[in-house]
Amino acid sequence: MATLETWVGFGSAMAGVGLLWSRMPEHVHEEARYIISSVVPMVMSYFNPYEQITVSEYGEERFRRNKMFDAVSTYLRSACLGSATKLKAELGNNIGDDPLVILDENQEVVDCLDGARMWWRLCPKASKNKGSTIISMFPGDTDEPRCYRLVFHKRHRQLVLKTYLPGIIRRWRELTAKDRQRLLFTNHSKKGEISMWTSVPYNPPSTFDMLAMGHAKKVEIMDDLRAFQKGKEYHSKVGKAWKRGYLLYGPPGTGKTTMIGAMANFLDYDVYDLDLTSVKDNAELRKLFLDTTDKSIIVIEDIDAIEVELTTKRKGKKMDNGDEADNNHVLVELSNKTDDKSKVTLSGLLSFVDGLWSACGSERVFVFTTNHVDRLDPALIRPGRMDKHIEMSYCRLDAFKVLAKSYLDITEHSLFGEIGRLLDETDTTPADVADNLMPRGKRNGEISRLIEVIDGSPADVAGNLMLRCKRKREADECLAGLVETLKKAKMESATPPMDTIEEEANKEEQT
Ligand SMILES: Nc1ncnc2c1ncn2[C@@H]1O[C@H](COP(=O)(O)OP(=O)(O)OP(=O)(O)O)[C@@H](O)[C@H]1O
Repeated sequence: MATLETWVGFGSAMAGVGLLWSRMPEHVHEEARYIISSVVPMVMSYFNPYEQITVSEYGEERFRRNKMFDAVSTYLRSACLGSATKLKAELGNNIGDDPLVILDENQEVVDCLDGARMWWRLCPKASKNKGSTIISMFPGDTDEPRCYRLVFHKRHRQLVLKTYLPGIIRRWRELTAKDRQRLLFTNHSKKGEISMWTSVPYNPPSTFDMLAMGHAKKVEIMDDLRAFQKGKEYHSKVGKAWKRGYLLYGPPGTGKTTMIGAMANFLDYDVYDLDLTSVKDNAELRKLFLDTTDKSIIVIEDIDAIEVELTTKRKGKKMDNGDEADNNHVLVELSNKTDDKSKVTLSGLLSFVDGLWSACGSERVFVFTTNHVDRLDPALIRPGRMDKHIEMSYCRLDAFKVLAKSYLDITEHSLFGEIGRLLDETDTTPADVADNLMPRGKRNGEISRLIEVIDGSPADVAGNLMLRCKRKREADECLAGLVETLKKAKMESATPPMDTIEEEANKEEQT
Protein backbone atom coordinates (compact mmCIF):
# COMPACT_ATOMS: atom_id res chain seq x y z
CA MET A 1 0.00 0.00 0.00
CA ALA A 2 1.35 3.40 -0.94
CA THR A 3 1.62 5.70 2.05
CA LEU A 4 0.74 9.39 2.01
CA GLU A 5 4.48 10.22 2.01
CA THR A 6 5.00 8.16 -1.16
CA TRP A 7 2.23 10.05 -3.01
CA VAL A 8 3.56 13.38 -1.82
CA GLY A 9 7.06 12.37 -3.03
CA PHE A 10 5.69 11.26 -6.43
CA GLY A 11 3.69 14.50 -6.79
CA SER A 12 6.70 16.69 -6.09
CA ALA A 13 8.87 14.66 -8.48
CA MET A 14 6.29 15.19 -11.27
CA ALA A 15 6.07 18.87 -10.46
CA GLY A 16 9.89 19.02 -10.73
CA VAL A 17 9.80 17.33 -14.14
CA GLY A 18 7.08 19.77 -15.27
CA LEU A 19 9.13 22.74 -14.13
CA LEU A 20 12.23 21.41 -15.87
CA TRP A 21 10.23 20.83 -19.12
CA SER A 22 8.82 24.36 -19.11
CA ARG A 23 12.31 25.86 -18.70
CA MET A 24 13.80 23.86 -21.55
CA PRO A 25 14.21 25.73 -24.89
CA GLU A 26 11.66 25.05 -27.72
CA HIS A 27 14.07 23.03 -29.93
CA VAL A 28 14.69 20.58 -27.07
CA HIS A 29 10.91 20.11 -26.84
CA GLU A 30 10.81 19.26 -30.55
CA GLU A 31 13.60 16.71 -30.24
CA ALA A 32 12.08 15.14 -27.14
CA ARG A 33 8.73 14.80 -28.93
CA TYR A 34 10.43 13.23 -31.95
CA ILE A 35 12.31 10.73 -29.75
CA ILE A 36 9.15 9.78 -27.87
CA SER A 37 7.11 9.34 -31.07
CA SER A 38 9.72 7.06 -32.68
CA VAL A 39 10.81 5.14 -29.62
CA VAL A 40 7.35 4.34 -28.24
CA PRO A 41 6.21 2.30 -31.29
CA MET A 42 9.58 0.48 -31.31
CA VAL A 43 9.20 -0.43 -27.67
CA MET A 44 5.57 -1.42 -28.26
CA SER A 45 6.45 -3.58 -31.25
CA TYR A 46 9.24 -5.22 -29.25
CA PHE A 47 6.72 -6.39 -26.73
CA ASN A 48 3.96 -7.10 -29.32
CA PRO A 49 4.39 -10.67 -30.59
CA TYR A 50 2.10 -10.14 -33.63
CA GLU A 51 2.70 -8.75 -37.09
CA GLN A 52 0.25 -7.47 -39.63
CA ILE A 53 -0.06 -7.36 -43.42
CA THR A 54 -2.56 -5.10 -45.16
CA VAL A 55 -4.00 -5.99 -48.56
CA SER A 56 -5.64 -2.88 -49.93
CA GLU A 57 -8.36 -2.94 -52.61
CA TYR A 58 -6.47 -0.43 -54.77
CA GLY A 59 -2.80 0.19 -55.43
CA GLU A 60 -0.98 3.26 -54.11
CA GLU A 61 -1.85 5.57 -57.01
CA ARG A 62 -5.42 4.22 -57.23
CA PHE A 63 -4.83 3.50 -60.88
CA ARG A 64 -5.09 -0.22 -60.54
CA ARG A 65 -7.25 -2.60 -58.61
CA ASN A 66 -5.03 -4.74 -56.42
CA LYS A 67 -5.41 -8.30 -57.68
CA MET A 68 -4.12 -9.61 -54.35
CA PHE A 69 -7.32 -8.22 -52.79
CA ASP A 70 -9.39 -10.30 -55.23
CA ALA A 71 -7.21 -13.32 -54.56
CA VAL A 72 -7.75 -13.02 -50.80
CA SER A 73 -11.54 -12.51 -51.26
CA THR A 74 -11.80 -15.63 -53.41
CA TYR A 75 -9.59 -17.68 -51.10
CA LEU A 76 -11.44 -16.69 -47.92
CA ARG A 77 -14.73 -17.43 -49.63
CA SER A 78 -13.58 -20.94 -50.35
CA ALA A 79 -11.65 -21.66 -47.15
CA CYS A 80 -12.87 -19.68 -44.19
CA LEU A 81 -16.53 -18.78 -44.47
CA GLY A 82 -17.47 -21.63 -42.10
CA SER A 83 -16.19 -19.75 -39.06
CA ALA A 84 -17.79 -16.41 -39.99
CA THR A 85 -21.09 -15.24 -38.53
CA LYS A 86 -21.54 -12.04 -40.56
CA LEU A 87 -21.71 -12.65 -44.31
CA LYS A 88 -22.90 -10.72 -47.34
CA ALA A 89 -24.65 -12.19 -50.38
CA GLU A 90 -24.25 -10.73 -53.87
CA LEU A 91 -25.34 -11.76 -57.32
CA GLY A 92 -22.04 -12.82 -58.80
CA ASN A 93 -20.86 -13.27 -62.36
CA ASN A 94 -21.18 -17.05 -62.27
CA ILE A 95 -23.63 -18.70 -64.64
CA GLY A 96 -25.54 -20.69 -61.99
CA ASP A 97 -28.16 -19.47 -59.52
CA ASP A 98 -25.94 -19.60 -56.44
CA PRO A 99 -25.40 -16.22 -54.82
CA LEU A 100 -21.88 -15.06 -54.15
CA VAL A 101 -21.43 -15.21 -50.37
CA ILE A 102 -18.58 -13.10 -49.03
CA LEU A 103 -17.29 -11.83 -45.68
CA ASP A 104 -19.00 -8.80 -44.25
CA GLU A 105 -16.98 -5.79 -43.20
CA ASN A 106 -15.27 -6.05 -39.80
CA GLN A 107 -15.93 -9.77 -39.65
CA GLU A 108 -12.89 -11.71 -38.45
CA VAL A 109 -12.09 -15.27 -39.52
CA VAL A 110 -9.27 -17.58 -38.51
CA ASP A 111 -7.24 -19.75 -40.85
CA CYS A 112 -4.57 -22.34 -39.97
CA LEU A 113 -1.51 -23.65 -41.76
CA ASP A 114 0.92 -26.17 -40.21
CA GLY A 115 -0.35 -25.29 -36.74
CA ALA A 116 0.09 -21.53 -37.31
CA ARG A 117 -2.99 -19.38 -36.87
CA MET A 118 -3.80 -16.46 -39.12
CA TRP A 119 -6.52 -13.88 -38.42
CA TRP A 120 -8.18 -12.10 -41.33
CA ARG A 121 -10.45 -9.09 -41.14
CA LEU A 122 -12.12 -7.08 -43.92
CA CYS A 123 -11.74 -3.43 -42.89
CA PRO A 124 -14.21 -0.92 -44.41
CA LYS A 125 -13.27 2.24 -46.27
CA ALA A 126 -11.97 4.85 -43.84
CA SER A 127 -11.65 8.58 -44.10
CA LYS A 128 -8.01 9.71 -44.18
CA ASN A 129 -8.57 13.20 -42.91
CA LYS A 130 -11.36 13.32 -40.43
CA GLY A 131 -12.61 16.84 -39.87
CA SER A 132 -10.40 18.60 -42.44
CA THR A 133 -11.38 19.62 -45.94
CA ILE A 134 -9.15 18.39 -48.70
CA ILE A 135 -9.43 18.94 -52.42
CA SER A 136 -8.55 16.01 -54.59
CA MET A 137 -8.18 15.30 -58.31
CA PHE A 138 -9.85 11.95 -57.79
CA PRO A 139 -13.16 11.79 -55.95
CA GLY A 140 -12.86 9.09 -53.34
CA ASP A 141 -9.17 9.93 -52.87
CA THR A 142 -10.00 11.28 -49.43
CA ASP A 143 -10.76 7.73 -48.31
CA GLU A 144 -8.51 4.82 -47.48
CA PRO A 145 -9.82 1.99 -49.65
CA ARG A 146 -11.19 -1.21 -48.16
CA CYS A 147 -8.54 -3.66 -47.13
CA TYR A 148 -7.97 -7.10 -45.67
CA ARG A 149 -5.83 -7.13 -42.56
CA LEU A 150 -3.87 -10.31 -41.82
CA VAL A 151 -2.45 -10.77 -38.31
CA PHE A 152 -0.07 -13.59 -37.39
CA HIS A 153 2.61 -14.39 -34.82
CA LYS A 154 6.08 -13.04 -35.51
CA ARG A 155 7.60 -16.49 -35.54
CA HIS A 156 5.41 -17.43 -38.55
CA ARG A 157 6.60 -14.58 -40.77
CA GLN A 158 8.58 -16.82 -43.15
CA LEU A 159 5.77 -19.35 -43.34
CA VAL A 160 3.26 -16.60 -44.20
CA LEU A 161 5.45 -14.92 -46.82
CA LYS A 162 6.96 -18.00 -48.45
CA THR A 163 4.14 -20.55 -48.22
CA TYR A 164 0.81 -19.17 -47.05
CA LEU A 165 0.39 -16.11 -49.32
CA PRO A 166 1.74 -17.84 -52.47
CA GLY A 167 -0.70 -20.69 -51.68
CA ILE A 168 -3.58 -18.18 -51.64
CA ILE A 169 -2.56 -16.87 -55.06
CA ARG A 170 -2.30 -20.42 -56.45
CA ARG A 171 -5.72 -21.33 -55.09
CA TRP A 172 -7.20 -18.13 -56.52
CA ARG A 173 -5.81 -18.97 -59.97
CA GLU A 174 -7.27 -22.49 -59.80
CA LEU A 175 -10.68 -21.29 -58.64
CA THR A 176 -10.98 -18.47 -61.15
CA ALA A 177 -9.92 -20.75 -64.03
CA LYS A 178 -12.60 -23.25 -63.01
CA ASP A 179 -15.50 -20.82 -62.46
CA ARG A 180 -14.49 -18.47 -65.21
CA GLN A 181 -17.36 -16.53 -66.69
CA ARG A 182 -16.53 -14.30 -69.62
CA LEU A 183 -17.39 -10.67 -68.90
CA LEU A 184 -18.43 -7.64 -70.88
CA PHE A 185 -17.19 -4.42 -69.29
CA THR A 186 -18.38 -0.95 -70.02
CA ASN A 187 -17.24 2.35 -68.56
CA HIS A 188 -19.61 4.88 -67.09
CA SER A 189 -19.21 7.91 -64.93
CA LYS A 190 -21.57 9.43 -62.44
CA LYS A 191 -21.67 13.20 -62.29
CA GLY A 192 -18.37 14.54 -60.94
CA GLU A 193 -16.82 11.10 -60.58
CA ILE A 194 -14.19 9.39 -62.66
CA SER A 195 -15.21 6.80 -65.23
CA MET A 196 -15.16 3.22 -63.94
CA TRP A 197 -15.63 -0.21 -65.49
CA THR A 198 -18.67 -2.25 -64.60
CA SER A 199 -19.25 -5.73 -65.94
CA VAL A 200 -22.00 -8.17 -66.83
CA PRO A 201 -21.71 -11.85 -67.81
CA TYR A 202 -21.04 -12.12 -71.52
CA ASN A 203 -21.97 -15.11 -73.64
CA PRO A 204 -22.21 -13.84 -77.21
CA PRO A 205 -24.14 -16.26 -79.43
CA SER A 206 -21.94 -15.60 -82.47
CA THR A 207 -19.10 -17.84 -83.58
CA PHE A 208 -16.92 -17.83 -86.68
CA ASP A 209 -18.97 -20.77 -88.00
CA MET A 210 -22.08 -18.65 -88.24
CA LEU A 211 -20.36 -15.47 -89.42
CA ALA A 212 -21.47 -14.72 -92.97
CA MET A 213 -18.37 -13.73 -94.92
CA GLY A 214 -16.05 -15.22 -97.52
CA HIS A 215 -14.56 -18.51 -96.32
CA ALA A 216 -10.94 -17.61 -97.16
CA LYS A 217 -11.18 -14.30 -95.31
CA LYS A 218 -12.67 -15.98 -92.29
CA VAL A 219 -9.90 -18.60 -92.17
CA GLU A 220 -7.30 -15.84 -92.51
CA ILE A 221 -8.71 -13.96 -89.51
CA MET A 222 -8.92 -17.10 -87.40
CA ASP A 223 -5.30 -18.00 -88.26
CA ASP A 224 -4.23 -14.49 -87.36
CA LEU A 225 -5.96 -14.66 -83.97
CA ARG A 226 -4.52 -18.11 -83.31
CA ALA A 227 -1.00 -16.92 -84.13
CA PHE A 228 -1.49 -13.90 -81.88
CA GLN A 229 -2.66 -16.04 -78.98
CA LYS A 230 0.34 -18.32 -79.26
CA GLY A 231 2.72 -15.41 -79.88
CA LYS A 232 4.11 -14.78 -76.40
CA GLU A 233 7.62 -15.89 -77.25
CA TYR A 234 7.60 -14.27 -80.67
CA HIS A 235 6.60 -10.89 -79.24
CA SER A 236 9.25 -10.97 -76.53
CA LYS A 237 11.87 -12.12 -79.07
CA VAL A 238 11.22 -9.22 -81.41
CA GLY A 239 10.70 -6.78 -78.53
CA LYS A 240 7.08 -5.91 -79.34
CA ALA A 241 4.21 -5.48 -76.90
CA TRP A 242 1.96 -8.53 -77.01
CA LYS A 243 -1.10 -6.84 -78.50
CA ARG A 244 -2.86 -6.64 -81.83
CA GLY A 245 -5.11 -4.03 -83.42
CA TYR A 246 -8.01 -4.74 -85.77
CA LEU A 247 -9.98 -2.16 -87.66
CA LEU A 248 -13.39 -3.49 -88.74
CA TYR A 249 -15.02 -1.33 -91.35
CA GLY A 250 -18.10 -1.60 -93.52
CA PRO A 251 -21.71 -0.40 -93.79
CA PRO A 252 -24.15 -0.89 -90.90
CA GLY A 253 -25.48 -4.44 -90.62
CA THR A 254 -22.49 -6.20 -92.16
CA GLY A 255 -21.53 -7.94 -88.91
CA LYS A 256 -18.87 -5.82 -87.18
CA THR A 257 -20.39 -6.32 -83.73
CA THR A 258 -21.10 -9.96 -84.55
CA MET A 259 -17.41 -10.38 -85.43
CA ILE A 260 -16.36 -9.01 -82.00
CA GLY A 261 -18.54 -11.63 -80.30
CA ALA A 262 -17.03 -14.34 -82.49
CA MET A 263 -13.51 -13.13 -81.62
CA ALA A 264 -14.32 -13.16 -77.89
CA ASN A 265 -15.66 -16.72 -78.18
CA PHE A 266 -12.70 -17.84 -80.26
CA LEU A 267 -10.06 -16.40 -77.91
CA ASP A 268 -12.08 -16.85 -74.72
CA TYR A 269 -11.30 -13.25 -73.72
CA ASP A 270 -13.29 -10.65 -71.81
CA VAL A 271 -14.49 -7.62 -73.75
CA TYR A 272 -14.07 -3.98 -72.66
CA ASP A 273 -16.45 -1.75 -74.57
CA LEU A 274 -14.92 1.71 -74.19
CA ASP A 275 -17.30 4.66 -74.42
CA LEU A 276 -14.95 7.57 -75.06
CA THR A 277 -17.69 10.14 -74.59
CA SER A 278 -17.84 9.43 -70.87
CA VAL A 279 -14.08 9.75 -70.41
CA LYS A 280 -13.07 13.20 -69.21
CA ASP A 281 -9.43 13.40 -70.18
CA ASN A 282 -6.28 11.45 -70.95
CA ALA A 283 -5.55 10.78 -67.28
CA GLU A 284 -8.93 9.10 -66.92
CA LEU A 285 -8.38 7.17 -70.15
CA ARG A 286 -5.03 5.95 -68.78
CA LYS A 287 -6.68 4.77 -65.58
CA LEU A 288 -9.31 2.88 -67.55
CA PHE A 289 -6.72 1.19 -69.75
CA LEU A 290 -4.61 0.22 -66.76
CA ASP A 291 -7.69 -1.26 -65.13
CA THR A 292 -8.27 -3.69 -68.00
CA THR A 293 -7.02 -7.22 -67.56
CA ASP A 294 -4.74 -9.29 -69.78
CA LYS A 295 -6.48 -11.63 -72.23
CA SER A 296 -9.03 -9.06 -73.21
CA ILE A 297 -10.50 -7.32 -76.24
CA ILE A 298 -10.77 -3.54 -75.95
CA VAL A 299 -13.42 -2.22 -78.30
CA ILE A 300 -14.12 1.31 -79.48
CA GLU A 301 -17.19 1.12 -81.70
CA ASP A 302 -18.12 3.70 -84.31
CA ILE A 303 -14.87 5.58 -84.00
CA ASP A 304 -15.99 7.61 -87.02
CA ALA A 305 -18.73 9.20 -84.88
CA ILE A 306 -16.02 10.50 -82.56
CA GLU A 307 -14.09 11.63 -85.57
CA VAL A 308 -17.00 13.96 -86.46
CA GLU A 309 -15.90 16.10 -83.50
CA LEU A 310 -12.40 16.00 -84.83
CA THR A 311 -13.52 17.08 -88.28
CA THR A 312 -15.46 20.03 -86.82
CA LYS A 313 -12.37 21.22 -85.05
CA ARG A 314 -10.23 20.77 -88.12
CA LYS A 315 -12.14 23.60 -89.74
CA GLY A 316 -10.03 25.95 -87.63
CA LYS A 317 -12.43 26.57 -84.78
CA LYS A 318 -10.94 28.81 -82.12
CA MET A 319 -11.20 27.66 -78.60
CA ASP A 320 -12.93 29.79 -75.98
CA ASN A 321 -9.59 30.94 -74.58
CA GLY A 322 -8.63 32.28 -78.00
CA ASP A 323 -6.05 29.61 -78.82
CA GLU A 324 -6.25 27.60 -81.97
CA ALA A 325 -7.45 24.12 -81.04
CA ASP A 326 -4.86 21.36 -81.34
CA ASN A 327 -6.74 20.24 -84.40
CA ASN A 328 -4.98 17.03 -85.12
CA HIS A 329 -5.34 15.69 -81.69
CA VAL A 330 -8.60 16.60 -80.03
CA LEU A 331 -10.89 13.59 -80.11
CA VAL A 332 -13.61 14.36 -77.63
CA GLU A 333 -14.19 17.58 -75.84
CA LEU A 334 -16.69 17.43 -73.04
CA SER A 335 -18.63 20.00 -71.08
CA ASN A 336 -15.88 22.26 -69.78
CA LYS A 337 -14.64 23.75 -73.01
CA THR A 338 -12.37 26.35 -71.45
CA ASP A 339 -10.45 23.76 -69.50
CA ASP A 340 -7.62 22.62 -71.69
CA LYS A 341 -7.08 19.53 -69.59
CA SER A 342 -10.55 18.03 -69.92
CA LYS A 343 -10.05 16.29 -73.22
CA VAL A 344 -9.30 12.93 -74.61
CA THR A 345 -6.80 13.32 -77.39
CA LEU A 346 -5.99 11.11 -80.32
CA SER A 347 -2.38 10.93 -79.18
CA GLY A 348 -3.61 9.93 -75.71
CA LEU A 349 -5.59 7.11 -77.28
CA LEU A 350 -2.79 6.02 -79.55
CA SER A 351 -0.28 5.88 -76.71
CA PHE A 352 -2.19 2.80 -75.55
CA VAL A 353 -2.59 1.27 -78.93
CA ASP A 354 1.07 1.39 -79.88
CA GLY A 355 2.80 3.97 -77.74
CA LEU A 356 4.59 3.98 -74.43
CA TRP A 357 1.66 2.62 -72.46
CA SER A 358 0.94 -0.24 -74.82
CA ALA A 359 3.66 -2.24 -73.07
CA CYS A 360 1.60 -2.24 -69.84
CA GLY A 361 -0.30 -5.49 -69.82
CA SER A 362 -0.15 -8.18 -72.42
CA GLU A 363 -2.35 -10.33 -74.63
CA ARG A 364 -4.67 -7.50 -75.53
CA VAL A 365 -6.60 -7.07 -78.73
CA PHE A 366 -7.80 -3.62 -79.77
CA VAL A 367 -10.80 -3.50 -82.08
CA PHE A 368 -12.01 -0.24 -83.62
CA THR A 369 -15.13 -0.30 -85.75
CA THR A 370 -16.31 2.26 -88.24
CA ASN A 371 -18.95 2.68 -90.92
CA HIS A 372 -16.85 5.31 -92.72
CA VAL A 373 -13.21 4.32 -92.99
CA ASP A 374 -12.58 7.27 -95.33
CA ARG A 375 -13.40 9.73 -92.51
CA LEU A 376 -10.81 8.42 -90.09
CA ASP A 377 -7.70 10.32 -89.16
CA PRO A 378 -4.76 8.92 -91.15
CA ALA A 379 -2.81 8.75 -87.88
CA LEU A 380 -5.26 6.18 -86.61
CA ILE A 381 -5.18 3.85 -89.57
CA ARG A 382 -1.67 4.22 -90.87
CA PRO A 383 0.02 0.85 -91.57
CA GLY A 384 1.45 -0.75 -88.48
CA ARG A 385 -0.92 0.98 -86.10
CA MET A 386 -3.96 -1.18 -86.69
CA ASP A 387 -2.36 -4.50 -87.60
CA LYS A 388 -5.26 -5.71 -89.68
CA HIS A 389 -7.94 -3.85 -91.60
CA ILE A 390 -10.96 -6.09 -92.13
CA GLU A 391 -13.64 -5.06 -94.54
CA MET A 392 -17.09 -6.31 -93.60
CA SER A 393 -18.91 -6.21 -96.88
CA TYR A 394 -22.32 -6.82 -98.43
CA CYS A 395 -23.67 -10.34 -98.59
CA ARG A 396 -22.67 -12.49 -101.57
CA LEU A 397 -23.44 -16.15 -102.30
CA ASP A 398 -20.78 -17.77 -100.06
CA ALA A 399 -21.79 -15.57 -97.12
CA PHE A 400 -25.47 -16.25 -97.87
CA LYS A 401 -24.85 -20.02 -97.69
CA VAL A 402 -23.52 -19.59 -94.14
CA LEU A 403 -26.72 -17.76 -93.17
CA ALA A 404 -28.91 -20.39 -94.89
CA LYS A 405 -27.13 -23.11 -92.91
CA SER A 406 -27.53 -21.27 -89.60
CA TYR A 407 -31.08 -20.04 -90.06
CA LEU A 408 -32.73 -22.75 -92.20
CA ASP A 409 -30.37 -25.66 -91.69
CA ILE A 410 -29.99 -26.19 -95.46
CA THR A 411 -26.86 -26.32 -97.60
CA GLU A 412 -28.53 -26.61 -101.03
CA HIS A 413 -31.73 -25.34 -102.65
CA SER A 414 -32.97 -24.78 -106.18
CA LEU A 415 -33.22 -21.01 -105.48
CA PHE A 416 -29.55 -20.62 -104.43
CA GLY A 417 -28.41 -19.83 -108.00
CA GLU A 418 -30.94 -17.05 -108.48
CA ILE A 419 -30.29 -15.63 -105.02
CA GLY A 420 -26.53 -15.60 -105.74
CA ARG A 421 -27.09 -13.61 -108.97
CA LEU A 422 -29.44 -11.13 -107.24
CA LEU A 423 -27.01 -10.64 -104.35
CA ASP A 424 -24.27 -9.78 -106.84
CA GLU A 425 -26.53 -7.17 -108.43
CA THR A 426 -27.80 -5.56 -105.22
CA ASP A 427 -25.84 -4.41 -102.21
CA THR A 428 -27.71 -6.23 -99.47
CA THR A 429 -26.28 -6.50 -95.97
CA PRO A 430 -26.10 -9.84 -94.13
CA ALA A 431 -28.43 -8.28 -91.51
CA ASP A 432 -31.12 -7.74 -94.19
CA VAL A 433 -30.68 -11.25 -95.58
CA ALA A 434 -30.79 -12.75 -92.08
CA ASP A 435 -33.99 -10.83 -91.39
CA ASN A 436 -35.62 -12.55 -94.42
CA LEU A 437 -34.48 -15.98 -93.29
CA MET A 438 -36.07 -15.74 -89.88
CA PRO A 439 -39.27 -17.78 -89.44
CA ARG A 440 -41.88 -15.29 -88.40
CA GLY A 441 -43.67 -15.01 -85.04
CA LYS A 442 -45.65 -18.02 -83.97
CA ARG A 443 -44.00 -20.42 -86.40
CA ASN A 444 -40.72 -19.85 -84.64
CA GLY A 445 -42.16 -21.02 -81.33
CA GLU A 446 -43.82 -24.04 -82.92
CA ILE A 447 -40.62 -25.19 -84.58
CA SER A 448 -38.53 -24.96 -81.46
CA ARG A 449 -41.19 -26.86 -79.53
CA LEU A 450 -41.20 -29.61 -82.18
CA ILE A 451 -37.41 -29.80 -82.11
CA GLU A 452 -37.56 -30.30 -78.35
CA VAL A 453 -40.11 -33.13 -78.72
CA ILE A 454 -38.07 -34.91 -81.36
CA ASP A 455 -34.79 -34.45 -79.51
CA GLY A 456 -36.44 -36.00 -76.46
CA SER A 457 -37.89 -39.04 -78.29
CA PRO A 458 -36.07 -39.97 -81.50
CA ALA A 459 -38.49 -42.89 -81.97
CA ASP A 460 -41.26 -40.50 -82.90
CA VAL A 461 -40.76 -40.97 -86.64
CA ALA A 462 -44.11 -39.52 -87.66
CA GLY A 463 -43.42 -36.34 -85.73
CA ASN A 464 -39.94 -36.17 -87.21
CA LEU A 465 -41.27 -36.41 -90.75
CA MET A 466 -43.91 -33.81 -90.06
CA LEU A 467 -41.26 -31.46 -88.75
CA ARG A 468 -39.06 -32.00 -91.78
CA CYS A 469 -41.95 -31.20 -94.16
CA LYS A 470 -42.77 -28.15 -92.12
CA ARG A 471 -39.17 -26.96 -92.13
CA LYS A 472 -38.83 -27.55 -95.86
CA ARG A 473 -41.97 -25.46 -96.37
CA GLU A 474 -40.46 -22.83 -94.10
CA ALA A 475 -37.23 -22.81 -96.12
CA ASP A 476 -39.12 -22.61 -99.44
CA GLU A 477 -41.21 -19.72 -98.15
CA CYS A 478 -38.24 -17.84 -96.68
CA LEU A 479 -36.13 -18.21 -99.82
CA ALA A 480 -39.00 -17.23 -102.13
CA GLY A 481 -39.59 -14.18 -99.88
CA LEU A 482 -35.90 -13.32 -100.08
CA VAL A 483 -35.94 -13.55 -103.90
CA GLU A 484 -38.88 -11.12 -103.95
CA THR A 485 -37.10 -8.70 -101.60
CA LEU A 486 -33.91 -8.81 -103.66
CA LYS A 487 -35.80 -8.26 -106.93
CA LYS A 488 -37.53 -5.24 -105.40
CA ALA A 489 -34.19 -3.89 -104.17
CA LYS A 490 -32.73 -4.38 -107.65
CA MET A 491 -35.60 -2.48 -109.29
CA GLU A 492 -35.34 0.33 -106.76
CA SER A 493 -31.61 0.69 -107.31
CA ALA A 494 -32.19 0.78 -111.09
CA THR A 495 -34.89 3.48 -110.85
CA PRO A 496 -33.54 6.94 -110.02
CA PRO A 497 -35.29 8.61 -107.08
CA MET A 498 -38.26 10.92 -107.87
CA ASP A 499 -36.46 14.17 -107.09
CA THR A 500 -33.66 13.28 -109.54
CA ILE A 501 -36.27 12.61 -112.26
CA GLU A 502 -37.94 15.96 -111.54
CA GLU A 503 -34.60 17.77 -111.60
CA GLU A 504 -33.71 16.24 -114.96
CA ALA A 505 -37.15 17.09 -116.37
CA ASN A 506 -36.72 20.71 -115.22
CA LYS A 507 -33.31 20.89 -116.88
CA GLU A 508 -34.76 19.57 -120.13
CA GLU A 509 -37.57 22.13 -120.00
CA GLN A 510 -35.09 24.95 -119.55
CA THR A 511 -32.94 23.87 -122.47
N1 LIG B 1 -21.67 -11.13 -91.31
C1 LIG B 1 -22.71 -11.55 -90.58
N2 LIG B 1 -22.84 -12.83 -90.22
C2 LIG B 1 -23.88 -13.26 -89.50
N3 LIG B 1 -24.86 -12.45 -89.08
C3 LIG B 1 -24.80 -11.16 -89.40
C4 LIG B 1 -23.71 -10.64 -90.16
N4 LIG B 1 -23.91 -9.32 -90.33
C5 LIG B 1 -25.04 -9.02 -89.70
N5 LIG B 1 -25.59 -10.11 -89.14
C6 LIG B 1 -26.85 -10.14 -88.40
O1 LIG B 1 -27.34 -8.81 -88.34
C7 LIG B 1 -27.42 -8.31 -87.01
C8 LIG B 1 -26.77 -6.92 -86.95
O2 LIG B 1 -25.38 -7.05 -87.27
P1 LIG B 1 -24.21 -6.28 -86.52
O3 LIG B 1 -24.76 -5.49 -85.37
O4 LIG B 1 -23.12 -7.22 -86.22
O5 LIG B 1 -23.78 -5.28 -87.66
P2 LIG B 1 -22.79 -4.04 -87.54
O6 LIG B 1 -21.98 -4.04 -88.79
O7 LIG B 1 -22.08 -4.04 -86.26
O8 LIG B 1 -23.82 -2.84 -87.60
P3 LIG B 1 -23.62 -1.35 -87.02
O9 LIG B 1 -22.54 -0.71 -87.81
O10 LIG B 1 -24.97 -0.72 -87.25
O11 LIG B 1 -23.30 -1.50 -85.56
C9 LIG B 1 -26.69 -9.30 -86.15
O12 LIG B 1 -27.35 -9.50 -84.93
C10 LIG B 1 -26.67 -10.59 -86.96
O13 LIG B 1 -27.80 -11.35 -86.63
